[in-house]
Amino acid sequence: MLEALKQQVFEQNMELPKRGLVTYTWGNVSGFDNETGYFVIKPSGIDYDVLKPEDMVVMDLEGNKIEGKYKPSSDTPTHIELYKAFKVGGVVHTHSPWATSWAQAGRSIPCYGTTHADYFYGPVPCARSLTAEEISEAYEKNTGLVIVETFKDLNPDYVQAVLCTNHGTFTWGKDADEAVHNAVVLEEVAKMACRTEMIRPDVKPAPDVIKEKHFMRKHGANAYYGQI
Ligand SMILES: O=C(CO)[C@@H](O)[C@@H](O)COP(=O)(O)O
Repeated sequence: MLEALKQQVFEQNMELPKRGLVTYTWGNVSGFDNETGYFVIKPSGIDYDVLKPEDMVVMDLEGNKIEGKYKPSSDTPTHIELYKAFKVGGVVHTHSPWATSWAQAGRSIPCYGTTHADYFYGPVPCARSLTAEEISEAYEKNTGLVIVETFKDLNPDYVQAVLCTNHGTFTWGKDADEAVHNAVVLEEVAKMACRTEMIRPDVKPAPDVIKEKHFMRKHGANAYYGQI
């Protein structure tokens, strides 16, 4: 079942090593099907070199495996919490090196320019550390819950990315393609922000008017960027 979605999720998983966002098996992509309420996700620990569309695993939002010969990604409970809370169509997890460096430092990525503001309406937040109990029990589900907690005053449609302290990144979007696109952008923005602070340690975030103009010209009700 869901053969077209399996193909799409497979192709988007393959984008991660192609774009330099994962080393070995350090990441995964999933995509949601609105008709069935199921989602398709990469199997855990299967190398990208041997991954096939038919290896994708079909899951429901209760964490039951619907179809697939492999165990799903170990991050499946995190994907589930993001699907439930944000109602998105695709989720990506990576340990992409520049963004993960910010995550390991426990720092949100400030908006330093229009590249960032074109995609993310304000800083990309860094979620708080999980407590020892949250790590010991239901770690991956708690990772999702802490991301959701991070967005209690943020619109997940306006900032489709998060850093997890001591861990890595999650991005999302209307489908798996957009979630991967956001993961690629996040990595570039993280790299530029790091270099910006190296060149000028006392640099300030871009003015709010830049954030407003650049995000809304691509995403707002009056968006005009491209062939709209
Ligand atoms: O975050 C981690 C490891 O720190 C995992 O998400 C990553 O290795 C991918 O795991 P899966 O192979 O998808 O189970």
